[in-house]
Amino acid sequence: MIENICCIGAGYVGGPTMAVIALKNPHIKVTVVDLNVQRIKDWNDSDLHKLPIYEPGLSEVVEKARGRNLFFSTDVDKAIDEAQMIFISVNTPTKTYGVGKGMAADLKYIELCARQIAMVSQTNKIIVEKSTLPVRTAETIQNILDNTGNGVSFQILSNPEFLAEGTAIADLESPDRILIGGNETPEGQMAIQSLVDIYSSWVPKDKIITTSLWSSELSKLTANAFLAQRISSINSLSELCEATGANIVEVSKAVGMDSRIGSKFIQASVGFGGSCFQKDILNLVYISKSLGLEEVASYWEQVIIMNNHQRTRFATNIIKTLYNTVSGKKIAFLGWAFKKDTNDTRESAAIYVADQLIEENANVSVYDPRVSEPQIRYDVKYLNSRSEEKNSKHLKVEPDPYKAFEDSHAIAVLTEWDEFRDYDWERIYKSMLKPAFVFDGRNILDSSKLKAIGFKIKSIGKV
Ligand SMILES: NC(=O)c1ccc[n+]([C@@H]2O[C@H](COP(=O)([O-])OP(=O)(O)OC[C@H]3O[C@@H](n4cnc5c(N)ncnc54)[C@H](O)[C@@H]3O)[C@@H](O)[C@H]2O)c1
Ligand SMILES: O=c1ccn([C@@H]2O[C@H](COP(=O)(O)OP(=O)(O)O[C@H]3O[C@H](CO)[C@@H](O)[C@H](O)[C@H]3O)[C@@H](O)[C@H]2O)c(=O)[nH]1
Repeated sequence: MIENICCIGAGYVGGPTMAVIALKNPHIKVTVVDLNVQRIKDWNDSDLHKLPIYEPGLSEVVEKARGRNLFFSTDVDKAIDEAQMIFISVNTPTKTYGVGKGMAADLKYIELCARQIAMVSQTNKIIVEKSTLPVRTAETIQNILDNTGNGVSFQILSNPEFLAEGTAIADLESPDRILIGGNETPEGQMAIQSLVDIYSSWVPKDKIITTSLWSSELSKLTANAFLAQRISSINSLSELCEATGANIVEVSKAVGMDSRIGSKFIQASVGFGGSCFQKDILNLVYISKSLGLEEVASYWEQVIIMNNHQRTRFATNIIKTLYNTVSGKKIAFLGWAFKKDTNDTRESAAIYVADQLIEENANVSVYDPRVSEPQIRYDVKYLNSRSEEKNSKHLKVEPDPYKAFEDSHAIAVLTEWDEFRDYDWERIYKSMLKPAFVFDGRNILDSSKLKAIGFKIKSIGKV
């Protein structure tokens, strides 16, 4: 029976996932470790507002379990040594160098974990892939463990995480399914069973499915590819709606009512963001190309091409509508996070839209309820499109949204935060230059109400 778990990586997945596992299994000691000293300090902060991740419901879970059977630490070796089961939950970003640059997943952090586990371990352990990985990565991990270890035996499991940010705790508490892949050997099956037991503390048995390692690894990439494909599909049609006078909201509703299609994940937008979709699809494309499956690769690549087009199209539409120049014009951004209810900005459409507008000398003024100013500045700097001096001249971050609107030519909604709907739009209209334009990249505002006030509003997929 498992009594001691360690998780390497205290990020958006490791933190919330282990908090819920600890909450539901009070008899198991769960230690989450990370190399990032500040991150661990924030996880241990007695002020729960300072947790490194904003997720609804997360602080309540941490409050209940932390110090009882949930611990955050930078002592990676000790946690590995003591654990019977080790989750690897480190980042697997797109490679930015060398072979596979811009496409393949960078597995250097995974390999470092495997080597550290091999070096430290003195007892048999179960290693759980929690990170999203290319299919057959378990083989690589097994190789490293078997060839550099101390003669102890390791069982590798794949247990991909399906939580979405903003709803992480709800997703973890009632998941659609728990997927566990493992070896078909008796030892592999025993390892699978020990992980099934942990989830069974709160997840109904029929929602826990077990497969081979390779099916499990590939299912995670497939799920993300399908989800992102739905968004690119609807976004491609949003452009057709704008050209024909059809309305994408009506089209989504009409097609979504077909139970074979379903209504979720067909909301047109300025484009999907987040740390997963783009990275995982590029990875799928790369794997397919590497295996010589050109048609498969280009089929999935189109999902990314369409998403890039949707972001560019949104920015271009702002420029065209503002009489073909935004130079020196103030454009207020509502939202910077890649979706509501998270402080995560990775791959957020807002970054790319801002970059395109700054290139045209616009003055972008950003308000987001959860994203900090240093993060917003870092995101634009990271694209490396121009000098820092120019970026800082053209990018402002406002803690008060009404300050961002003052004397602006246009407002662009980039994130669907609920509070935006309830703003005093009469007051906003008065404070803006006229004509006052609104570009609703999330279709969340009441366009007839705004039109009645006097705004010129442009939504996605609607004329
Ligand atoms: N973010 C999500 O919503 C989500 C959901 C499902 C799956 N995933 C996958 O989970 C994995 C982690 O994603 P994330 O968003 O939590 O990433 P993250 O960047 O938030 O967290 C990863 C953490 O791992 C730490 N780390 C890296 N190497 C380490 C090492 N050798 N030792 C100790 N700590 C180390 C980093 O310091 C970082 O804090 C990725 O593979 C991702 O694709 C993410
Ligand atoms: O109809 C929709 C639904 C989503 N989005 C956008 O798509 C992006 C991704 O949203 P979402 O999938 O809700 O958040 P993530 O946290 O990126 O979660 C995805 O990526 C995770 C990491 O792999 C997976 O675990 C989740 O199952 C998967 O939903 C965001 O920019 C959303 O605004 C749309 O534009 N239209």
